[in-house]
Amino acid sequence: MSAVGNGNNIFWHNCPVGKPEREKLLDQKGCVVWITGLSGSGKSTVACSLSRELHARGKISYVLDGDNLRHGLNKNLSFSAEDRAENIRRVGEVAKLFADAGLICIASLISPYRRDRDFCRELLPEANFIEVFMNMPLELCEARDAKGLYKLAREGKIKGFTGIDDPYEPPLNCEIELRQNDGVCPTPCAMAKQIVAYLEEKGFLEA
Ligand SMILES: Nc1ncnc2c1ncn2[C@@H]1O[C@H](COP(=O)(O)OS(=O)(=O)O)[C@@H](OP(=O)(O)O)[C@H]1O
Ligand SMILES: Nc1ncnc2c1ncn2[C@@H]1O[C@H](COP(=O)(O)OP(=O)(O)O)[C@@H](O)[C@H]1O
Repeated sequence: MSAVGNGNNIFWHNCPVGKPEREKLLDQKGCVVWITGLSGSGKSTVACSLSRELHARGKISYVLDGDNLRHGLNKNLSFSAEDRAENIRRVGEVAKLFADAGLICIASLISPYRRDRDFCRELLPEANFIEVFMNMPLELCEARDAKGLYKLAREGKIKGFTGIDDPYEPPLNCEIELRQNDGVCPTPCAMAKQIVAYLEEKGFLEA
């Protein structure tokens, strides 16, 4: 046992079955695929498509979706900058646990602040945090408006809506950028396959 933390008598207990042992059983490497982008950019759709692609290849993943987590773990959080930071911090910590369990954890959250995403990156060993930027124009996201939230935001009925009257800071050095080609958005399946190709190339789909 070793003492950690800030001197509050907290100790770390090591277990003999660790990440490498679990990864060997699963024949994959645990990591976090962090999908960031505007509301309506297609994060949840790509996350689910990626999970399906991996499942078809016999690889275990788990999706942590921002909207879904706000029904439970994060139900006490608002959309203020402070609460968004706490939202991302919690999900980053949970994602780290899933990756430690040997799973490919797919986190899909707006995560609008660079600093918050970088915090999550720092939680993981280098290269195990794969940031995917859904680089879709606001006009496209707003035209989709699957939940009618952009309309409410434009009418001033929702305050602090990302992209309208709240900031979104695009990544500066993401691992994967998904964007339109000649004004056409690739299919969710094509984008998922692009992420799978990256994971394969980096060796995450084998022990
Ligand atoms: N003010 C405001 N700004 C942005 N989004 C809002 C807001 N109010 C509600 N929603 C809905 O909440 C979903 C985003 O939750 P996240 O946890 O991903 O947001 S964040 O990362 O904490 O910024 C987001 O879901 P997605 O559309 O899937 O991104 C919206 O449905
Ligand atoms: N690649 C795509 N091409 C066309 N429509 C898409 C694509 N990805 C998502 N959509 C549609 O856009 C809307 C928003 O997608 P969603 O995955 O919910 O975005 P987010 O999770 O970023 O809010 C949904 O109606 C979805 O069906």
